[in-house]
Amino acid sequence: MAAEPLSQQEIEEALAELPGWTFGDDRISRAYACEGHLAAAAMVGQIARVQESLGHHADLTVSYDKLKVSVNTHSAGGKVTELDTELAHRIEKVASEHGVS
Ligand SMILES: C[C@H](O)[C@H](O)[C@H]1CNC2=NC(N)=NC(=O)C2=N1
Repeated sequence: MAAEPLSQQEIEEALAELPGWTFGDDRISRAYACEGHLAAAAMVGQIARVQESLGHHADLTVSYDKLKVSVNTHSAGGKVTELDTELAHRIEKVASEHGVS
């Protein structure tokens, strides 16, 4: 079944469970401060594995020791869906495994 866009209220409820994540421009996003560039790159590798297993992919931007993650669902017209909030939870797990908050 195709993912449906979440309502504004559903997005707010989902973000209440995702501290640090924000909604804007039809995407949910978060920035992580890593220990250094290699730590940020290592986190990208782990997130990439999670994304491949889910078949859903965030935009990942590394700027030295910062990693920005931003996602929406292309197949839902570029809106936020449950696929995005599920991926955000999985990325949070990776971050906590890497000691990044
Ligand atoms: C076939 C494949 O699963 C789809 O193209 C996936 C790939 N990754 C994706 N990632 C995101 N963010 N949105 C999508 O709609 C999407 N579609």
